[in-house]
Amino acid sequence: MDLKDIVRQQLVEAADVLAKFSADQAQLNAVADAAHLLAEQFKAGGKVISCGNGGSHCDAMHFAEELTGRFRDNRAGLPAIAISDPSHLSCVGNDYGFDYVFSRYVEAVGREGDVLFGLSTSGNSGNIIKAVEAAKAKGMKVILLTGKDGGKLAGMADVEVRVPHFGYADRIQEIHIKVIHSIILMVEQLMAD
Ligand SMILES: O=C(CO)[C@@H](O)[C@H](O)[C@H](O)[C@H](O)COP(=O)(O)O
Ligand SMILES: [Zn+2]
Repeated sequence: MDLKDIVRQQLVEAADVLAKFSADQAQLNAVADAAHLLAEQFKAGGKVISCGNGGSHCDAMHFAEELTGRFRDNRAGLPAIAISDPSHLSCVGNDYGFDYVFSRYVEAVGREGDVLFGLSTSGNSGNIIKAVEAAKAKGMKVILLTGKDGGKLAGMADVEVRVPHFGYADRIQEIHIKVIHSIILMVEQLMAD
């Protein structure tokens, strides 16, 4: 097979998933709702704590650094932390189990009025489920980016943005990163209002 055919096939499939998501009014509303919720909590003095596994871990970090650092233009930093300290992850994974690596951090650092921003393409990662439970127990708001049918995380968030693609995780992650960038763009506008 010509490798270029693989590239073309990947791009065509990605464009199809993107076109379907762009036409899904309920999901576009959810993305806007996520931005409103974040801006509201920031204005009230809250912060956001993000988490995910594998590629979604990188997306959680990408999201947080564009808030504390920079997205497109200069502006004040916004309070965001991705749960990504390797010493924390190895300690809690080793001593309590990997299901607790995010919830333990939420228990330690989360406060009422903060937001948990979790990503899971399957919606079934045990450590994200436990993080949501810990966030709710703290009185935090929860935004989730999920995929497929939302898995076990379906219905657990204040705002869930779901990519209803039932293939591999990478196609879902590609939409998640577009959602992340859109949310940050909207949050910046809302914070300037
Ligand atoms: O990046 C990818 C696949 O594109 C993988 O690393 C993927 O993120 C990992 O398998 C994750 O552990 C999957 O977790 P989740 O999205 O189901 O919560
Ligand atoms: Zn990946």
